[in-house]
Amino acid sequence: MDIIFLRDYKAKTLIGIYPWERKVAQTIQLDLEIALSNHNAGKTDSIEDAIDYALIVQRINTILEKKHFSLLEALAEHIAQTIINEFKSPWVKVSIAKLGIIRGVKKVGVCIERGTRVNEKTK
Ligand SMILES: Nc1nc2c(c(=O)[nH]1)N=C([C@H](O)[C@@H](O)CO)CN2
Repeated sequence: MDIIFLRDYKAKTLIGIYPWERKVAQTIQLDLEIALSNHNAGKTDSIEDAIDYALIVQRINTILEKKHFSLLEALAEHIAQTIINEFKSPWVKVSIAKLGIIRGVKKVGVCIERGTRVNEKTK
């Protein structure tokens, strides 16, 4: 399975269960793995056969600006469904962490997988 990954993607958004978190934007760190539905991009060298990762970053930035969730779980779910539905990826893994929000903990967050991994060997 071919995968596009984005690591250590940091962005600000309003997120959290407490009233102050509705007013003060926090930095979150995203790590994404996005499966490709076809394996042709390496052969054709054409962006038409790939998922354009720049468009994914643009789309996630819009989500972070416009939508405000209480839970990291809800943001991760929204991002996962957006990538599957709009970019036609068969499988995604979305990790989202808050940085330094809990004393003594460097990062805390969630990691979800959605969709189906396509393994050539088991086809
Ligand atoms: N499972 C979760 N637990 C908590 C979350 C969350 O998003 N998922 N969020 C908070 C607060 O917003 C926290 O980030 C501030 O201390 C607490 N627990």
